[in-house]
Amino acid sequence: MSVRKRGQSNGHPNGSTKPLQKIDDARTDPYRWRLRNDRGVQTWHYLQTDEEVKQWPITVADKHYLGLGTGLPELPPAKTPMQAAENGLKFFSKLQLEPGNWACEYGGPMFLLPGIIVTLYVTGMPLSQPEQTEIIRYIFNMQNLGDKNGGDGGWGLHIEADSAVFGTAMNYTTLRLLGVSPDDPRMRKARGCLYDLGGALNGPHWAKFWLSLLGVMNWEVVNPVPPELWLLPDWVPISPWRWWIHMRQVFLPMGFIWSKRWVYAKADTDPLIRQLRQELFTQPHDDIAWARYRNAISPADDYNPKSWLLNLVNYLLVLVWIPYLRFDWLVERAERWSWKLIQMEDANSDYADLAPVNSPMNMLACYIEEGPDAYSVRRHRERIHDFLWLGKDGMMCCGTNGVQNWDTAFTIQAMYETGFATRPEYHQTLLKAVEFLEDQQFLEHPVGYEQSPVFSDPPTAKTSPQYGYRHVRKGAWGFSNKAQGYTVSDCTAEALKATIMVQTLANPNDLSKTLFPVVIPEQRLKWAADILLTMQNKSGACSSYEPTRGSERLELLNAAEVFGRIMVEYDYPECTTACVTTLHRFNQLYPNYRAPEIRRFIDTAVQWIRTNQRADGSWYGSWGICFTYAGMFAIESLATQDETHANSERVRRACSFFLDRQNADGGWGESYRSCETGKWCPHPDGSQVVQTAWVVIALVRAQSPDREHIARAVRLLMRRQRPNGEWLQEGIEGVFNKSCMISYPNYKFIFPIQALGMYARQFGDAEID
Ligand SMILES: CC(C)=CCC[C@@H](C)[C@H]1CC[C@@]2(C)C3=C(CC[C@]12C)[C@@]1(C)CC[C@H](O)C(C)(C)[C@@H]1CC3
Repeated sequence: MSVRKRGQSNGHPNGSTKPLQKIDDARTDPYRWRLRNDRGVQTWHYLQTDEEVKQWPITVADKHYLGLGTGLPELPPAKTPMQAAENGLKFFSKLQLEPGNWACEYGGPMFLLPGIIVTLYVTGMPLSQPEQTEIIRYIFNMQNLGDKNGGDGGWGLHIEADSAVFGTAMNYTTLRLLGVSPDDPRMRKARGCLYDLGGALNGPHWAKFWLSLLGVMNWEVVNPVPPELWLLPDWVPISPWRWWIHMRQVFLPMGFIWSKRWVYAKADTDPLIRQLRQELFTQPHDDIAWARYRNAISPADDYNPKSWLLNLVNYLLVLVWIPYLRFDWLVERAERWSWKLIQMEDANSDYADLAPVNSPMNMLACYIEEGPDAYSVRRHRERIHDFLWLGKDGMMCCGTNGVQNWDTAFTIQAMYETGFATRPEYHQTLLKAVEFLEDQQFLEHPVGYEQSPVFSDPPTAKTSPQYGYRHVRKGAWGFSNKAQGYTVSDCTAEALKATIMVQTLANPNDLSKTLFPVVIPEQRLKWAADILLTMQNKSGACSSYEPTRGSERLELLNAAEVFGRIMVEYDYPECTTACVTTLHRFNQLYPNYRAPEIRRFIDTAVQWIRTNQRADGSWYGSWGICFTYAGMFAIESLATQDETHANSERVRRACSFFLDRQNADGGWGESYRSCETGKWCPHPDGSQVVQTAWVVIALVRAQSPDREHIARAVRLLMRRQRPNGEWLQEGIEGVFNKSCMISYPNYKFIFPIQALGMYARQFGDAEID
């Protein structure tokens, strides 16, 4: 391997606009890294020999991700919005990958790599040296140093967050497990930050879980994660099958491991673990009365304090249940059933699993149950690579195993909305993109659904333990790829919408014919619509992976401390809009297919969108930051009912909400603090390209007459465009669970292109100075 010393990459961490101080750090040779994309399964490879480098040339996309400069040419300067949109598309289309999709560094959360590295450490299955080198580089690059977030040397929950114990203790531990010396000045600084926050004992539940199984903490410090809950009958209102899928799928392996109080076998003899026992705490390790710190948490981590009820439950579990009532036969049954459910999750996703939190936990559960040589463990170990991404700041863990379907569906829609879809020079790009979606659609339900008592065709939202309480999926799309295998309401909707858009485009030379061949046949489009029809809540709205299965009161049992609104599925304007607008379009194409149900779906969903609007005209967004994101969607829903600025007071209020917050430079900028606080918070760095584009799209869809305001925003988008057509990374764009931000780097291409094109089509493509 060629590891060379070099100045640190000179960019900013993805999502942050603050430059970092220069640090001399070991790194690998960026020109030797390649992204492999095997039908949407994306992995990075470090080429060892010059021969390999010759055989596998670096691509424009690789160079773009690695921050090496794409070398793409300067384009004729754009004078009109449509020319700017086209320049943007010219650049972005060069980043399309061989299977037809787009990819990106899907970063932000700072608690994902630690879970992976701890798991690989305790199972003795380390990553390769180049990967380790790049992970070290990434974590240091994300450290709050210099003028980044106070520069205290710690890490936050996500890359733009202030330091807290979760991020600091876990990333410090990760660096140590990867061989970084505790005497490195950045490590000293990190320890100082950790001690100021009270040390690792002040970490949230998940930190205590990981550090206990590593043998640095003691299991007594971990609040109970009883797998017995899985034995509750399904009708019980708190049964885990009713929880939001991410929570129950993390709770599952966590409960299995907690139940066994499993600890890394060599913890007591491994010098590194013994050192960590000294480094992570403010008091001597041997003196710590672990049980006293179960509820200790630093204010910096305590975004969502535990409820009185949960505290009471924990108290009873620890003092009564565990010592007196946790009979062996019950434990045995709970662990057996959990293990079965873990196996179902692994089988349904070919060991990719739902996300990189439960994936390493499931790997560890397999290791505990089946030993290091089992196929399950080896397959998990391979799958870990699907989450790792090499960017200009080093190697990180993505929030999912990619953004394949999601970004591809939006790119297709942007090409359609701007009119580029009918231009011959983009025919190939578009066709490949739809072919990718075709390849990624799920064509089978979860294993076991068809043999279960709840089977029906068309399917319903009913579920059953027989197949792990999953939602149906035949005809659906997931967020990332087919391997991962989970239906998401809006991912299905946006992919279906994109497909219908392309397949219904008329041939400009012969309007009786379509421009594109049928890539996804009618039957499969109908399956997708069937899935959407299973996704509606009683309220009329849609959630993310499944309709809501439990009461919001379950939030009283939210034990994670660092996240809000995680226990059940909620109603989201974004997901609702995706389903409404897609079913609307589907109904135009197939007016006889399940028409009364679709009509009812749309009516109740749009009615929910109306009632979900706040008095100030805004909608709260849960997956993008924040009011600018949700407003764009909600207005799109209303537009399907021809509700516009001219005829709807509601739409006028939504437009005023935006216009009142336009910056002097013509753009909009909203901070992630909006998501945390539920109140509009301006972005500290001013206007943001992505949010400006979202608002332009919203105002155009609303048919706002305030042309001059919109033109000013369009000018800003044009000014920020580089001569090669690209836009540069600005602040972070996405969010989940109210408190954790996540990057969507392709949004800076997709939405400005769409906004510029939509503006030009609505108001004319006059020159803009
Ligand atoms: C707390 C835990 C388990 C953390 C792991 C991270 C996941 C929970 C996050 C990472 C990416 C994430 C934000 C995502 C979503 C849910 C939660 C995810 C999977 C969904 C699918 C929900 C619906 C949204 O409209 C949208 C499609 C944008 C996102 C995509 C990413």
